[in-house]
Amino acid sequence: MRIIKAALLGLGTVGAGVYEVIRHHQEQLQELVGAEVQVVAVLIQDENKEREVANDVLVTNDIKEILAIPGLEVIFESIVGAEPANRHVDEAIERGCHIITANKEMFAKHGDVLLEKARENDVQIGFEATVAAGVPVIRTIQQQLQLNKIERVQALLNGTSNFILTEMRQKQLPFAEVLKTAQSLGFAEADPTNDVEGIDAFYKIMILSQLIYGEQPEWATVDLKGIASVPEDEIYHSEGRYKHMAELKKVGNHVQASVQPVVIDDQHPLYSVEGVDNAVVLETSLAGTIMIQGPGAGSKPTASAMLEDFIHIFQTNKAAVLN
Ligand SMILES: NC(=O)C1=CN([C@@H]2O[C@H](COP(=O)(O)OP(=O)(O)OC[C@H]3O[C@@H](n4cnc5c(N)ncnc54)[C@H](OP(=O)(O)O)[C@@H]3O)[C@@H](O)[C@H]2O)C=CC1
Ligand SMILES: N[C@@H](CC=O)C(=O)O
Repeated sequence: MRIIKAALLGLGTVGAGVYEVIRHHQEQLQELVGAEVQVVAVLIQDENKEREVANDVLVTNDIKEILAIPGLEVIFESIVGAEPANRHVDEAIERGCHIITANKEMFAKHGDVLLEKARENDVQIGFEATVAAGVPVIRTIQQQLQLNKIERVQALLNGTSNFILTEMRQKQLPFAEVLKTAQSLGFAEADPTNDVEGIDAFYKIMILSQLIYGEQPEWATVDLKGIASVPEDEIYHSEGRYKHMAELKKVGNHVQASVQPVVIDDQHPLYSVEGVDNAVVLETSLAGTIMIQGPGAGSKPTASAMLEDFIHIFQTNKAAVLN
């Protein structure tokens, strides 16, 4: 049977999830893409950490060793921050690898250039996991709303923020305690600043803006606030519910976005979206208002989005070969 050689960049919450899902779904993957999926290498930072990977997997902090592997076909990228992820992905594309990424900071900053480069090199980039983790927002927009105009987006895009707001309100717990729980569950980033300051949701709405309108607003024009700015008392006692809302719309020729905590009442579609769930409300020209909801953070949901991207890429390629 044909073998697809894959490398993982990052073996943290997300990377380890991808590794496990590949290991435990080998038979189904073989049926779906007509090949055995072999993880041959993993890029990490700290060589002294214990890793639960098979002995024949190359574990290294040197990207050159990975990109030199003959026949490497796909990279699952889940490291942190724009660099060096962008450089690694750029080089992997030049070497003819397909890319599947969960790294929203990298993709919000460099996604348009990387997509262009991927087209030139005849490879694909899957980025479903960059927005709302397990919720299939990207492919819904790409494939199911091509004729529709998307007039407005309202979304909860940070699982950590929604989890914290929900737990604080329901259990009257302090912010710091719930944040710790969100970290221990793998929802919050190792450095949770981007989660609680709204920057993580900002990157995600920028990715949606690029996808929907082909452009992003000037970053400096976006109203950006995180949940850390909301006094605890207001979260406990407000009438209505605090939600961390990202909004996007086109006004004339300009794309406008905002990312901020708001109080909504029970008439709002996002009112009942609780815990780590994310949701995206799309106001469309033909289909009306559509809402997609599901787990917005965590190891399995994110790995799920990445593996679905993988299947999509390799099924397309399989069809091309067969035809
Ligand atoms: N956690 C989640 O629910 C989700 C996360 N994401 C995104 O996925 C990415 C990974 O998140 P997560 O798994 O939670 O993060 P973790 O901090 O758990 O893991 C990060 C991994 O990347 C490695 N790494 C970090 N920097 C470098 C570097 N410069 N070179 C090589 N390896 C590096 C780390 O190495 P080492 O093990 O040696 O420390 C670690 O294995 C992030 O971009 C995040 O925003 C997206 C969707 C959901
Ligand atoms: N830290 C992020 C993880 C997923 O993107 C979040 O909480 O949403």
